[in-house]
Amino acid sequence: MNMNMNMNTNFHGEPIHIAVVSGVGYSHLVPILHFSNILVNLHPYIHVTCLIPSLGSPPNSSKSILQTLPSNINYTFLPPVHPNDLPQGLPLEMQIEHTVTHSLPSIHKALKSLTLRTPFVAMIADSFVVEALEFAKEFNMLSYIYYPASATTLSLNLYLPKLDAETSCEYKDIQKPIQIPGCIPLHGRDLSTTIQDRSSQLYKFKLQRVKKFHFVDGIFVNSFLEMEMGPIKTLTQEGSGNPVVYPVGPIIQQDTQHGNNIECSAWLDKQKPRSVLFVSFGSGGTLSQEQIFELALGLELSNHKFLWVVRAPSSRSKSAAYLSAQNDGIDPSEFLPYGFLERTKEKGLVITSWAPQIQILSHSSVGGFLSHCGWNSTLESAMHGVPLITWPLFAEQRMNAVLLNEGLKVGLRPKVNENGIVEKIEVAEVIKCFMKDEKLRNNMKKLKEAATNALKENGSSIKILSQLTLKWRNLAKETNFKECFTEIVVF
Ligand SMILES: O=c1ccn([C@@H]2O[C@H](COP(=O)(O)OP(=O)(O)O[C@H]3O[C@H](CO)[C@@H](O)[C@H](O)[C@H]3O)[C@@H](O)[C@H]2O)c(=O)[nH]1
Repeated sequence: MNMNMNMNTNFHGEPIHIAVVSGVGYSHLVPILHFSNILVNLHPYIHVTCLIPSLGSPPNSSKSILQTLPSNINYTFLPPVHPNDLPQGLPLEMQIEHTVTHSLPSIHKALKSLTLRTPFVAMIADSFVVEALEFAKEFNMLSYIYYPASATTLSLNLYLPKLDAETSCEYKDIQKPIQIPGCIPLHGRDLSTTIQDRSSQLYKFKLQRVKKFHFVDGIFVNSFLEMEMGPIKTLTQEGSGNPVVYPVGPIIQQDTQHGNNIECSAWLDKQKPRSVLFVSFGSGGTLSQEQIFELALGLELSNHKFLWVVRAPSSRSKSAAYLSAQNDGIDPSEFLPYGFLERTKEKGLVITSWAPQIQILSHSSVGGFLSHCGWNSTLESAMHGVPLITWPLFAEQRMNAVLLNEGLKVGLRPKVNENGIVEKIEVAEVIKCFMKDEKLRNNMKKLKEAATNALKENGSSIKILSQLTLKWRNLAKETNFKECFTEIVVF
């Protein structure tokens, strides 16, 4: 393990040392690093040390983010878990669960070594690594979860033990909509895909984990009041019986230089304002071969401009962790309809490399985002005022789609046929309606304003964090004093 620590000791106040444990994969590393960035910017004496577990070697997309960190955020890669070291044939979610379990001893070792040198005030772990927070007590730290998804899914997680106890069938078979406290009523089939098979090992893992949510000192959720009024009000109500919940979002990645920047901006620069539909399914989303054909033909039929980040069909991609590497250098004509690229060359740009998503969403030519509704993409779209065509694939993405379509009314969802396919005619019709829908655009404009305000100096999210860092500062003073005292006694 490379523990190349670079603690800045030129401070004139009490240092506040925070240990952070990221989740596995790009979408669980980048948000917690941005959260760490907000913390160190708030208080000059905060030092973050981030421990990073990974499944296989970390992808280049994450490495480039790490290179841009300020000096008061250190990071350490834990020994990576290789897919060959795990039981074969596991779905990706289970590979991630096993990676967490395999990484716990290295997390413990790293914390032990760090706390021998410096007193740490708090430990913040991604919601997929909550098990690591059990070490917080041993090392005398406060324990917090960083929850990178919506307050609605956090509410579901906190409610899950009760729902589990009260339900005897699969959730998708519950007849009436499920009322999670404070949330829009949801059909069982719209709950996260990871909890759909209640007899699976994955479900058992999840249930055990969410029970642990109730024993931490607090949960940071990457959301803000105007985005999720109902669940946030309910979660933050005193006497709710939940741990303290801090809405600190929207925390999104900054514009990075990583990705296919030059080609995308040159192409977007030539398009009319709000004329382009951006199409992307996140860091790991893939479609079946049949669905890629229908989407391609639908885009063509719609006659609208599009920028499509195409990934190889799902049957060909092994796991999201390898997705960006796998996609490098693939030839999209192998799985796009015959002649599609030639026929649409005046209408669309197809890329297979990692896209500069923030740069794209902030470009004035972009008028909409056809997205799988990963929470980061959802927040990035809100932050840039871009309405969405919601095309959820897996995990909690259907819940996000319901929030966007029915709750916030900033999204439109295409219909799926009885075989689970969105047909080309439907794709084209939805795009045509969507691109001229001013209501969606206006609702998104309001959400953008609220998102921007939450992050201003006096905004709700920053205020919450400022208050908390003051509490940590006082604790750090006490802890550092105790440490000095111990050292005097010992020597
Ligand atoms: O070519 C690409 C593809 C993705 N991204 C970025 O990658 C992130 C993707 O995150 P997200 O939209 O949340 O999608 P996933 O990668 O699929 O995220 C996983 O993690 C999220 C947070 O927990 C969940 O909401 C999702 O359901 C889950 O699939 C975003 O910041 C994008 O800007 C790029 O910059 N370029």
